[in-house]
Amino acid sequence: MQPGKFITLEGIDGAGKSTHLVWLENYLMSKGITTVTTREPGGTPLGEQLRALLLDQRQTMHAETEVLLMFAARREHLDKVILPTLDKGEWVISDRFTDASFAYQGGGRGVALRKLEELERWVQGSFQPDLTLYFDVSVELGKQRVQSIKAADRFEQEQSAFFQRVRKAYLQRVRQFPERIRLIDAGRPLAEVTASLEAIMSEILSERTQ
Ligand SMILES: Nc1ncnc2c1ncn2[C@@H]1O[C@H](COP(=O)(O)OP(=O)(O)OP(=O)(O)O)[C@@H](O)[C@H]1O
Ligand SMILES: Cc1cn([C@H]2C[C@H](O)[C@@H](COP(=O)(O)O)O2)c(=O)[nH]c1=O
Repeated sequence: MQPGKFITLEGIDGAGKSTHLVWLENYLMSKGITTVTTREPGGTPLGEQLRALLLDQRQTMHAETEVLLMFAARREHLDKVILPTLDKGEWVISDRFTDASFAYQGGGRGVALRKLEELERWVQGSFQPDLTLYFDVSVELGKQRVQSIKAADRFEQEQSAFFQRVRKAYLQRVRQFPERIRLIDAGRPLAEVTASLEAIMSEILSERTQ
């Protein structure tokens, strides 16, 4: 049995992750690969309850409470969904994972890097995604896209300066982990972004068959 792969999609709100998650699921299915799609925070019954608290506009919380809830949801997600699925040889595609905690809580809220690294080690050990697709858009474009589809949640209502810091932290992660994280310029028309994603996936699949 070939081992399953863990692919994560990252980017600021409105970058196009959810749109491409659906595309990716269909693409992998067309190649005969069984996938489970999921998201963070969330992906389990408890994780979805934590998500509702974390995204609720009326909820106030300390930045470190926010981090702890993100990692609590992640612990559950790993235990109930991610690791069992990979063990069966299936692939997992997740709309966000730990890079989001480094970008939003680290970059956006200013939580200390060493605290995030400690939680990462505690919750994941050395486990990391096999591939992370980072969809890069300007803060202005991300905001425009989100505003056109739904009311803002607790994160989406943040000011542009917050998202500038989040984007900067994501770009820092791209530089820090070039083997794992692939940057896609998601400010282009949809068909062009999808074509870039298809090129990356075709490369990954050809490595797998070699
Ligand atoms: N390249 C693109 N060009 C134009 N519109 C796009 C593009 N990518 C996504 N969109 C549109 O932008 C909106 C937001 O996209 P999507 O929901 O996929 O973003 P997201 O990254 O998942 O956002 P969030 O993190 O807030 O859930 C959708 O209406 C989607 O159709
Ligand atoms: C995993 C994770 C997520 N977030 C934030 C990022 C987004 O604003 C929301 C999730 O909403 P989406 O529409 O599903 O993208 O949660 C975060 O701040 N930290 C995290 O670790």
